[in-house]
Amino acid sequence: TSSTRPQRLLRAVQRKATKGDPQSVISAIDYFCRNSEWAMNVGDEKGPILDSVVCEVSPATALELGTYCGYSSVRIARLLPVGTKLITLEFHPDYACIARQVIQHAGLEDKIFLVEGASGDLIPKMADMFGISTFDFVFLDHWKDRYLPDLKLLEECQLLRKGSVLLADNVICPGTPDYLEYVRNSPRYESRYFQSHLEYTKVEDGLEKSVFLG
Ligand SMILES: O=C(NC/C=C/[C@H]1O[C@@H](Sc2ccncc2)[C@H](O)[C@@H]1O)c1cc([N+](=O)[O-])cc(O)c1O
Ligand SMILES: [Mg+2]
Repeated sequence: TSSTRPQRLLRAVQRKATKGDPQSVISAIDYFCRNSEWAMNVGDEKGPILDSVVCEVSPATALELGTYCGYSSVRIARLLPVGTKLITLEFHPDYACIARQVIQHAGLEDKIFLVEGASGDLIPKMADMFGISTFDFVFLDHWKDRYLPDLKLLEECQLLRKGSVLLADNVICPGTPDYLEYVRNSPRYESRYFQSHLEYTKVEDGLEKSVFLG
């Protein structure tokens, strides 16, 4: 029976990456995507930009929208200090299953809480589910037409505080025009574009970093 691309990506991690070594998991996925099959991971060019923002914010509580195979969950969680956590939301059960195994191979299962469901349903439950009040950092990488509605939901649920940092993938390709217009024109955000390329390609893409001003 045929396998799926996420299953083949997981197999590459299990074969090539060292258990408990997040960097080797990241490298194994990037190698697979460059040499075998493209996959929609933030990748090895935008990834270091994500890393630098995570290090700068050093979040006590972080949220990721769109886990997919867990590549960016591993990138983020490997940089989080002890006692902090990444909550990542994934809609597709098959992707969630793969991501859990990738996260486990990296040895980061104690720092990452993967919740299955739609961000629109789960965001209002975050405070109660995890006993948090606000997120210091949010990485948006799920359905592109959900970036703006979910940002507004985070505002309505008072899950952002003065200084919360949002980092959005794919603001050029595939593109999130309504989100970009909102964060760049709203007086409540200080926004900056990090130009890069679509993962594993020469196509332009980039990350938008937006600081909530309260
Ligand atoms: O479409 C893209 N990403 C959508 C990602 C979606 C991921 O998030 C959930 S949706 C969800 C999760 C949680 N809550 C609600 C929905 C999906 O099951 C998938 O795991 C994309 C596409 C390209 N590309 O080049 O075409 C490049 C990229 O970097 C991309 O991120
Ligand atoms: Mg993406």
